Amino acid sequence: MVLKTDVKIFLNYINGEWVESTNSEVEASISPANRDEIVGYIQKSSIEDLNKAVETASVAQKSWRKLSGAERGSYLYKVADILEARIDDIAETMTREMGKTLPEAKGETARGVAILRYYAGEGMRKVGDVIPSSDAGALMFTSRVPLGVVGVITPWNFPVAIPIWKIAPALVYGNAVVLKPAQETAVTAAKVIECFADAKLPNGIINFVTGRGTVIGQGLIDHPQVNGITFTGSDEVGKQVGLGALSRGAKYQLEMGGKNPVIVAEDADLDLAVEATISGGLRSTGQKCTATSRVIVHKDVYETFKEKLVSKVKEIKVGNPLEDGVWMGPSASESQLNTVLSYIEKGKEEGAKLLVGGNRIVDGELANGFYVEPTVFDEVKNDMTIAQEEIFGPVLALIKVDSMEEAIQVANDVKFGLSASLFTTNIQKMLDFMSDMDAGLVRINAESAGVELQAPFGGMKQSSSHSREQGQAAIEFFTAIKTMFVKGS
Ligand SMILES: NC(=O)C1=CN([C@@H]2O[C@H](COP(=O)(O)OP(=O)(O)OC[C@H]3O[C@@H](n4cnc5c(N)ncnc54)[C@H](OP(=O)(O)O)[C@@H]3O)[C@@H](O)[C@H]2O)C=CC1
Ligand SMILES: O=C(O)CCC(=O)C(=O)O
Repeated sequence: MVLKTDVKIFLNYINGEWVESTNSEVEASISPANRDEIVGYIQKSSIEDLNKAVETASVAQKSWRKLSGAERGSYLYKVADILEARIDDIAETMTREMGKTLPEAKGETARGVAILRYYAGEGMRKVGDVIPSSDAGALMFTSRVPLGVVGVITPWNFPVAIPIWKIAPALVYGNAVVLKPAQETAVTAAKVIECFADAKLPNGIINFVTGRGTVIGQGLIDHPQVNGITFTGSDEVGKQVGLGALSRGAKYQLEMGGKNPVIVAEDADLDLAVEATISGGLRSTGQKCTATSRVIVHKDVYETFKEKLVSKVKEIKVGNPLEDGVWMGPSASESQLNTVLSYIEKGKEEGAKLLVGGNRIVDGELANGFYVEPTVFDEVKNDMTIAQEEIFGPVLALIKVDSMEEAIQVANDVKFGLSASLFTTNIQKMLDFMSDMDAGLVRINAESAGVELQAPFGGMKQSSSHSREQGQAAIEFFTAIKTMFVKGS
């Protein structure tokens, strides 16, 4: 490959040093807004690079775990300060590399700073309980201990927040980390790791290896010295991660897809519901696992809601995500664009009625990027493919129902259970929904996306491995419990 000389080459970070991959192969990370723009070159590493990272992490973790939680936390405070000082650069890189708008990218980077500070503080909190022993002369208590080396495999849709919400708790509880980010956003991830490197964490505690999922990701799954793997991404790969980890007794945590419903009851504030459906479904070009994709509307308000929704969707400005006033950027990659377009075709074939959008945008400069129109389908039945499978694009499916009972039954009739919203002014409906909706996040009069870093996050059914990330819940995955019994002789 002939490299453009004005484009930076990003390296792996192993044992406290920035290093080339042993095979010296790189690949280009391109901008989805303009396929001719190369955001940076990243290493296309081999398994030898990964093995080195894991070995180094394993050695370094032995001393890291001996530091106090407060000492480990103090490093995270330093990383947070450095990331905060670099918000503008990192957010711009994210926008260029994956296509979310600049305000969204800044918001995500600021969230990364807040997550680091939250987990820095965790270093000072309790890691065990005293449990009364049946022997009056003994002291029995629990303590949380680190797993050892944690492999972190992350997707491209939140290239700052997701790596940080996995790495920060892993580190503060005493683990060492090897991060394998999605290749599509590996430049942004490298800039995040630069913040850790510049905070001067001890060598080997955080390592970064870019390369193919099938090589580096699979290598993490298989490596006998990787004690835990935390993964966010597709359903298919998540299941491979879980099966591989289970087969050699490693701990694993999976966050996968969603097919998140919004229910609009007959007594809902329709303007609020329209605004939240658009924000939850179409921001970040619909590429959130918490994005709204099914809109289940009571028949009495269906036509009014539909009219309001369509008229607002038509106003959405799609364009270069770096430009002021642009509300929605491109899909993150050509393959993601093709996936979205193929689901739109499937929707039409199966008899759903296209109300707005449905096409790739090829006007002027946008022809060089991976842009798709915000799309709304009417007359969707719950057994259609677009009502069952995760699309990960700006596509909303409207489903009409006769009652609240039917709405909840339809909402639950998918294999996923990540997030769900209800719009209503009726307290009984709220209570029924909170009780009967099978989802890890249940939200009322608020959009389906929108995760708070201090609260547990994860899904039911096939959306996750039933574990939770973020907030205090993170300690469950990143540590093991030891029960201690002490008796004087
Ligand atoms: N829940 C969520 O937040 C996300 C869901 N998705 C869903 O997944 C679909 C496909 O997106 P895609 O990017 O392909 O998601 P993947 O699941 O393929 O990628 C997620 C991460 O897993 C890595 N990976 C890929 N193959 C393997 C493997 N065999 N072993 C270990 N790690 C692997 C990827 O690396 P690499 O990039 O190098 O291939 C990436 O780092 C989307 O359309 C969407 O439906 C996608 C992203 C996030
Ligand atoms: O909605 C959010 O903020 C988080 C979504 C998420 O975790 C994801 O899309 O992977």
